Amino acid sequence: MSSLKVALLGLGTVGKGVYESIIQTHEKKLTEAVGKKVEIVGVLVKDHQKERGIKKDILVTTDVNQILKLPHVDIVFEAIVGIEPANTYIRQFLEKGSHVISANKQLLAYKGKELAEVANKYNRFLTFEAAVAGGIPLLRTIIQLLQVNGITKLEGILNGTSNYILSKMRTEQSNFNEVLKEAQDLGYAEADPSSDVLGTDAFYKLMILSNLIYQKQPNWENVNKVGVNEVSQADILIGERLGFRLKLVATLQKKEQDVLAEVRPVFVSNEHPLYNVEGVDNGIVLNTDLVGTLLLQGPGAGSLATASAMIEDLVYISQKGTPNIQTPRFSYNSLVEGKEEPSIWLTIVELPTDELVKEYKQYSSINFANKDLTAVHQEEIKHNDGYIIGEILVGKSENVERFIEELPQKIRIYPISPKGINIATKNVELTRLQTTTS
Ligand SMILES: NC(=O)C1=CN([C@@H]2O[C@H](COP(=O)(O)OP(=O)(O)OC[C@H]3O[C@@H](n4cnc5c(N)ncnc54)[C@H](OP(=O)(O)O)[C@@H]3O)[C@@H](O)[C@H]2O)C=CC1
Ligand SMILES: N[C@@H](CC=O)C(=O)O
Repeated sequence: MSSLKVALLGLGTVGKGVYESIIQTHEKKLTEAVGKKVEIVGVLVKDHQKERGIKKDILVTTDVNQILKLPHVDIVFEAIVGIEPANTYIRQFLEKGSHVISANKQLLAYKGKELAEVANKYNRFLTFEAAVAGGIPLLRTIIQLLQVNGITKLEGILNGTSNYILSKMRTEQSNFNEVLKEAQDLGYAEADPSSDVLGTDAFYKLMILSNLIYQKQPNWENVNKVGVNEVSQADILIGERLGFRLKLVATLQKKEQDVLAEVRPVFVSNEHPLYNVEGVDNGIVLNTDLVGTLLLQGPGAGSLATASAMIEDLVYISQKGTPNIQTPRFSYNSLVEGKEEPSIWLTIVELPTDELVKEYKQYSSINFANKDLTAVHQEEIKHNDGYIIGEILVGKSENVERFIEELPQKIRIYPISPKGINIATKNVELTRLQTTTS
């Protein structure tokens, strides 16, 4: 029986998961699905000294030319880090006639369109299900199963590490840096974890989705990108009191000819589909004009979850044979705008003394009125020898920004997702305001 020959570029968290799935855990099923044995013929790494525990007959090298020189490689898995040399390698393998499966979101956010053109030119597949939302079958759902549905808005938790951190800070009152270290040990975080906690990783994924859904990206400089690095235990505590959970939410929406995108921590209530997306899970809410609202949820990072997406790409490519590059995604051209939603905010300030609490309250209530903001609800907690005050405000974002600038205290501000805002007891007033502003 002939075999399907594959090479792995990178044998870290992701590459190892792919290796083990092919060689060990899913060998039999994969052979059945593909119709022949999948044979790993080469592995590219950076450091030749590391002990890999790889089968002796597989070429392991630090020189990509050794793999390029192999007589035939059907499919290449790219799971290295950063734009270069991955970009060059992918081009070389596509030109040589290999299909490519990549998990590299940074590269795909920057160069995805160009690389897709190279793949089209050589009539090869370039697939990257693993690059967005780890193991969740999201991209092919959008490409294949939502062809006629116009996507009016996408809201997603797209970074497993941040979600893991926020979940643990809430459920176990864990310290930010300790949970980040855990996420690194579990293989969730990037080689440079600042990309996870500053929102950059979620941003790259959002830009890939923008290319896919709207066939263009917004100007990167216009995208507001805030990570979870400044979130404090106090924010999570106030949110919980009010029935909200803090999530790093990436949003994508079309407005006239523009694509609006944002990544930032947002409070969601228990009626929001992302409320129960916890731990390393990602969740993507797709609002569409035909099926309605969909939630896709599952593991967003880690060795096996990511390997799963790459292995399923392999099966897809091998079953499909050649790409049908002439078929566009139909709904590219049938974009529908989502409706504008009211701006509701939660401001949080930490104050050490009774005196400062009093001062803040006087100052802020005058300022709310001046800045055309309505304070709907105030929550005050005595905590760790001080006070935390949370205010739910309704008003335009520029007014909120002006308000914060003028306050003497350091204040943190988060949007509250208007979806499902009418949480039980305290927010009768808020519901009324929501109805009048929308
Ligand atoms: N971890 C995850 O959950 C997910 C990661 N990704 C993406 O997958 C890719 C890989 O991530 P991950 O496995 O976590 O990263 P790791 O750091 O664990 O592994 C990277 C691998 O790539 C190799 N490598 C790095 N640079 C080069 C180079 N210049 N030439 C040859 N080999 C190189 C390393 O070699 P050596 O072993 O010698 O150091 C290592 O084997 C990244 O793009 C990441 O963003 C995507 C989805 C999920
Ligand atoms: N570091 C990423 C890995 C998957 O893309 C994450 O935490 O989501």
